[in-house]
Amino acid sequence: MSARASELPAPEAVLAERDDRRTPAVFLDYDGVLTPIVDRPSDAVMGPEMRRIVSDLARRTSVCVVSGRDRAVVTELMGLDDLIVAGSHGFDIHSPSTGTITHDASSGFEELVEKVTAEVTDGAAAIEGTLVEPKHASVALHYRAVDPARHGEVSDLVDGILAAHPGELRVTPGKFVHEIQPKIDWNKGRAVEHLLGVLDLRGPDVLPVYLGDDVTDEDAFVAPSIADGGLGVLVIDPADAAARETAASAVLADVDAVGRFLDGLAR
Ligand SMILES: O=P(O)(O)OC[C@H]1O[C@H](O[C@H]2O[C@H](CO)[C@@H](O)[C@H](O)[C@H]2O)[C@H](O)[C@@H](O)[C@@H]1O
Repeated sequence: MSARASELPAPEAVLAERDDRRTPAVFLDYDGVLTPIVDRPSDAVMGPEMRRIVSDLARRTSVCVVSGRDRAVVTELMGLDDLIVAGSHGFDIHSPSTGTITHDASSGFEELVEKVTAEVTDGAAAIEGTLVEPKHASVALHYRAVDPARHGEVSDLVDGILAAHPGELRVTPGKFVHEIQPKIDWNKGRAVEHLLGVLDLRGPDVLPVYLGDDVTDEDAFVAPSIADGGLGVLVIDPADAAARETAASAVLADVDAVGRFLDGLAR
């Protein structure tokens, strides 16, 4: 079910209203949730206070990070290496205690991603301000620093690459980024459902919670465990909330509000 973000309550209010005493299993998106959005992806380093909050929460309950970033990159930006991380939009899942967590879409796309990454890199070289971010299972073409008059060229490049690989790729829009991925039935929502099963977190005493800010996070908000009895939390600037339809059931305004919410969870 979809709602206007500006009409959604805070997650603390949702849990109080439900009188929900279940133990949360927490799934966290990274950019825009654990760190504010910044101009350069490499500058989005998690701050010490959020690091403390996430570490403390992980001592109290299950915490997994589900990011569009490459797994190694998000792990380094967090400065935490003891969390389960599903990188590359949930394709690449790793647990510090058990190693790689495989799933239906774990492999088979490497050659395609390598080829497409090279094509994106070649094409982007002609458009000033673009930034190509290669990942394990996708490639991100950032255009935040591109002159708006040239945004059409960026879209044309993406369309051309899609046309050169009929039926093989999909593109997900993000915040000044085109995420080009293999067209496989896998996403952040599938990753959340998979992790709940693998980690034995299904049951009447568990409250699955997902926090995210971007378009790709909507796949997690509609995942059955989050949408039906769980809690999906959209992080969005109140100034943008009236224009955003979402499947989340609660909202937080920014990274500081995320910190306060996580700090109060599972106590
Ligand atoms: O799923 P996430 O962990 O939220 O990652 C989504 C994408 O985040 C990054 O890009 C976005 O954040 C950057 C830093 O704030 C910003 O400069 C960029 O414009 C945003 O699109 C990351 O670089 C991507 O790989 C992620 O897919």
